[in-house]
Amino acid sequence: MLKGKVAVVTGAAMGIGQATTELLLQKGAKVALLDVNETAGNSAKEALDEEHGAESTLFLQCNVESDKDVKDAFRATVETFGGIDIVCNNAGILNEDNWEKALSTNLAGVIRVGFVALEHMNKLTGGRGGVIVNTASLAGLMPAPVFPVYSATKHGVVGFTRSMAAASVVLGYGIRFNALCPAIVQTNLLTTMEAQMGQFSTLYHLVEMTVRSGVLNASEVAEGALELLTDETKNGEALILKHDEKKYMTFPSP
Ligand SMILES: NC(=O)C1=CN([C@@H]2O[C@H](COP(=O)(O)OP(=O)(O)OC[C@H]3O[C@@H](n4cnc5c(N)ncnc54)[C@H](O)[C@@H]3O)[C@@H](O)[C@H]2O)C=CC1
Ligand SMILES: CCCCCC(=O)/C=C/[C@H]1[C@H](O)CC(=O)[C@@H]1CCCCCCC(=O)O
Repeated sequence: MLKGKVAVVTGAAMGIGQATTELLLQKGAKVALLDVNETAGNSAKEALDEEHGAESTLFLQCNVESDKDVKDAFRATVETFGGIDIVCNNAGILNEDNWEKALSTNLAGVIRVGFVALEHMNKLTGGRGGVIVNTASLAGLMPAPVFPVYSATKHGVVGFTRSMAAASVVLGYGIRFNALCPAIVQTNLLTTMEAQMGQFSTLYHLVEMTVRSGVLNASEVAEGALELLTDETKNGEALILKHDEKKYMTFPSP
């Protein structure tokens, strides 16, 4: 289904990014794994090499907070694989104490990666076009008293995604932009959630209540990403994933 396509996945060393990378490889794409964690990134690549061959992937250490890292990683991907068709703009953290870092990673990072991706993919400037899926969260569509800063960053990701989708149509970039909005997923982010909630950790029992009703696994989220990547009718959409439900957000018009 994705034979001949080249994908970039940020935050690819663990969790949702790792599961998405695996699924893209299964579907025939070549994948550049970008992650700030070099040890985890190298192990993720090694594990994939056995099944998919070393030449199907590239691990590039990249902090999405750094312009230089992101530009270098995209350039290296194009040099290795010849172009870029798919970007999973997925790296993100929870950190209510160091809220400026959360903003810098989750929102500025997604915008930075989106703009560098545009330089390479924009049909108007010689790119092949393609599709970008930004990982937001259900907390980007509803209030989350348990982590207000995280929720603000994810609302920003949804707004940026929808606006870029509209810009792409008006300006003719040939790129679709969609947002993935999962509820709680069983990953490292969940394991470390209470510690990262800072002053809101007194509300952790609300997270526990939500978790008791069921959580997603990373592979289910990867399947959602694949839908947004491959369904060419989807642009400017926010796909909500819960452990027991999948639906597209209907946004009110102003
Ligand atoms: N786990 C959950 O409940 C949910 C997670 N999400 C979002 O999904 C995305 C992935 O999260 P998970 O897989 O759960 O987390 P995770 O913690 O398992 O994996 C995140 C990956 O991103 C990398 N990363 C962190 N900061 C980075 C940076 N500055 N530059 C490059 N890489 C960086 C980490 O090294 C790690 O490999 C995040 O954007 C998160 O906000 C959305 C909804 C639910
Ligand atoms: C299974 C998801 C149900 C979502 C609806 C709901 O009951 C929301 C509850 C919030 C409660 O205040 C405590 C929470 O944790 C809920 C917000 C969950 C937002 C999902 C964010 C997941 C993430 O990005 O890590």
